[in-house]
Amino acid sequence: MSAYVRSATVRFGDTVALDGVSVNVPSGQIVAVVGGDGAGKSTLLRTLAREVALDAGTMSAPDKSDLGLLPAGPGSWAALTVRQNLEFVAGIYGRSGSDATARIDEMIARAGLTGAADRTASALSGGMRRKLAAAMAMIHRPSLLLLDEPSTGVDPVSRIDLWRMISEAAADGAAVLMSTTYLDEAERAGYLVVLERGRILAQGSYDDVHRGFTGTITRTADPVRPEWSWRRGHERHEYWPPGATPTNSSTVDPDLEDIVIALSLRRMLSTETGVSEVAP
Ligand SMILES: Nc1ncnc2c1ncn2[C@@H]1O[C@H](COP(=O)(O)OP(=O)(O)OP(=O)(O)O)[C@@H](O)[C@H]1O
Repeated sequence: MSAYVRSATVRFGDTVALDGVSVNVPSGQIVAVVGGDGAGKSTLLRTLAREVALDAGTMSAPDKSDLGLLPAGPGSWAALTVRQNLEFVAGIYGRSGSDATARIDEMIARAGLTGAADRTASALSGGMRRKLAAAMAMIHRPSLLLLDEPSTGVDPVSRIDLWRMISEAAADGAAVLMSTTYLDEAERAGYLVVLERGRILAQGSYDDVHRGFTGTITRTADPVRPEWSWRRGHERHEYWPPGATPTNSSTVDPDLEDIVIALSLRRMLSTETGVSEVAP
């Protein structure tokens, strides 16, 4: 079963956390939502999890018994062992007996936690704990999986385990919506949603987002317009709007990080402070 929000708006007092957002999450697909702090990523996930109500727009999602949520917090009980955490969640979903035990063993193995099954969650590393939380969200094979920054604080090796778990859930038919701040990782998702202060700046496959990006990015030690530049490694990248002729150094093929930063700057500087996008 797929899930969607259409023209979704969510307000918290004066803050518009989602502002007319439309996103489809088809079954079998991994949709990655990216964006900076406060972009609205958690609110989008929590809306589909029915934890946050829409102020306007519509949504469709399976009911709570058929969705799995990995929240932004720890996502497991510190005093319970890995196995007890999984048994507890399986019990909440009415799973027991040998099928449940087999599923728990399977998820412990998929999470690379076989050797840690009897350790309390409090004794796990941050990355192991995140994998446990992901396994807990998936234990009942939900048709919608909502993962809020599953890989934050997870080392590169454990991130491979996590991605395998997420890919397997999608291959089993789950619709997966995950948020991430790791843009290199987001490029691996089949579909991307770039959020910035509650609005969608771009969405589509990585190729769509890349192709749809208009403007030029240059690599420079000395940006002509510093407010339109950002640090990348030892150098700076600078954004030039469509039609502008960059007056400094070489053009780069933008990656997702460049595109997200350029789109965010474009929105922030041109729509909110009135700074002209037009190059000198
Ligand atoms: N319960 C709440 N009460 C008041 N404001 C909230 C609440 N939840 C979110 N917000 C505000 O809504 C906006 C979007 O927050 P959200 O947590 O969805 O962003 P995010 O992209 O997940 O950011 P982060 O990565 O920092 O968690 C922010 O300005 C945030 O302060």
